Amino acid sequence: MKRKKGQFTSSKVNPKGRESGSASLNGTPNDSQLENSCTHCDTSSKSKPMLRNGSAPTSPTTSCNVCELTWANKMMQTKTTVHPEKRIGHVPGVDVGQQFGTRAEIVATGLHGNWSSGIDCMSTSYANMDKYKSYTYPLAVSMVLSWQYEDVADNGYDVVYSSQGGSNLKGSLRGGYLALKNNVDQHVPVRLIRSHISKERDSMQRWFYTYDGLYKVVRYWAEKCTSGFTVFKFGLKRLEGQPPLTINQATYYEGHIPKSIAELRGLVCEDITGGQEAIPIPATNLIDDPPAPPTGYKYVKSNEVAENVKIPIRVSRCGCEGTCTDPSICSCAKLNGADFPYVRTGGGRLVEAKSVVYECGLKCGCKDSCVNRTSQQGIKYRLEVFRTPKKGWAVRSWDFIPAGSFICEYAGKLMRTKDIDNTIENNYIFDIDCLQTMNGLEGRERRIEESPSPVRPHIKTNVKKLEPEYCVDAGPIGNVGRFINHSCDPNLFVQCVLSSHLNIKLARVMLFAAENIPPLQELACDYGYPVGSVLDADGNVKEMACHCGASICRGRLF
Ligand SMILES: C[S@@+](CC[C@H](N)C(=O)[O-])C[C@H]1O[C@@H](n2cnc3c(N)ncnc32)[C@H](O)[C@@H]1O
Repeated sequence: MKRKKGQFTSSKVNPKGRESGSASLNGTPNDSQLENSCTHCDTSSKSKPMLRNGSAPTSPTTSCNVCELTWANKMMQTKTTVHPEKRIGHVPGVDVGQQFGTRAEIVATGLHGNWSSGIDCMSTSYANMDKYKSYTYPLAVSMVLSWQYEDVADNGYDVVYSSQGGSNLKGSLRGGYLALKNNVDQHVPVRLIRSHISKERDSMQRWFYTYDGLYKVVRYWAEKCTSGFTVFKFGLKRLEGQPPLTINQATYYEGHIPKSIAELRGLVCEDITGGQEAIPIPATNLIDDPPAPPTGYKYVKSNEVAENVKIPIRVSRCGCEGTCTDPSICSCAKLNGADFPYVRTGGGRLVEAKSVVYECGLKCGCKDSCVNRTSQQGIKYRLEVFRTPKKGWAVRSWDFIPAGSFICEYAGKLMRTKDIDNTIENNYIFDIDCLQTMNGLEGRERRIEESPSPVRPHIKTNVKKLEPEYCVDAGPIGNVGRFINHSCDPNLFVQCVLSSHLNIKLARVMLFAAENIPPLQELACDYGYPVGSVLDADGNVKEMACHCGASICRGRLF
């Protein structure tokens, strides 16, 4: 079945993994039977329990006999826990529960008790136990929802789950499907785990799972599916009172997110900024022996201006107070085409890449916290500079970064391009190139072939027609931006920003997130070199192999 835009890509758990549909004996009941029962179970004969939210229960004492206690017992009995190093699903913003890497891990942690089946059940043996005898078994405790079957529909809150095939069902429900029917009849909800496929930059596909809360199994029916078989279908509805679903934000990361600099492996510098940035930026090196920190430059937070470069002063100002809110009044919004370039969400996010972003300037009436000063407010994510085997230093974030977020400026020495010392190789020169961005494809798109490179070594390119007048040289002095590498499938984009003056030739070079970026993923932008554009001193085309690792890597940086 085709999925609607905005939903997850379909997932393909090994079909064998869902074949049996049989109930399993998982978890032994806890002796401390609860007198209270569950609103989730919706049975009036039972007294009122506490309504849990969608996150993993921590104590069985607040849980329902059937829909919570069993699961909580399993959690307590399990001997294996997911080591943080191995925990690889992540849903930012709202904690929707445990996040897992493999089916084995969701079984190991007890969230789902059956390795081979997508439906985990309490079997008929529970009927012999006093505290569970009022139920008809099997009863489904949890189910893993994937997209291997046709005729499955899922809009997040309402799910239609289909039994597989049909020939083996012989008109009656068995195993997990019988359990789901019993859930319907007895108003017992089931835990829903969704499997997702990761969109990895290295083109490897990996699975991860999110626990998405309790769903009521509202009905079941038999239906002829598109392959001609009759299948049983189950309609599920997410119970109210749980945290909002965030599956559309589920992202994948691998590795352990450090809680503090002290626990970093290979730490070679606690803060490369020397206290200049509001958030320290540590450097780690697990590659070199002996490990060494980045050297050969001085950290500067913002541009130092060469003596022969005169920065104009902007006389125009907006008359807003506090924060600019009304684009019909704010003159800075008007410069941006009658609207603000940023939305307030998440501390300011760029709505779309633009030729130039006009922020409020020194003389504007608004405060420093105005949303139209987003890039002036500095780095807000916990960045780390780390050593790579083939690309030298690189940058990553410990935090999830939403698309459109400001990452950092590309800061160094603001100088005239003609003053670059051609006798020294310099891999840190960034041409200030608003004109190119304007003539090109609105920044977010890959730069057009014939354009000059935005970052280039200190070697002349064979493209001269748009030679920018000014550049930022982050070689001898620079900020964290100088460590950001090139990727042929970048997660950052370059945005020229003007605030204290309006000369586009001297715009500041800012880096923004082009997409939602999971923690620990290397931050990289497209340097935009047309292949063959870099020449050596003798005029021969110079080549540099690209090690970005993207599936669409062009193979060469230039
Ligand atoms: C602005 S610096 C980036 C930081 C640099 N890796 C460092 O160690 O300081 C640009 C240089 O990094 C290296 N580099 C960046 N991206 C690369 C890539 N995808 N593949 C290979 N080398 C890369 C190249 O040496 C390039 O000239």
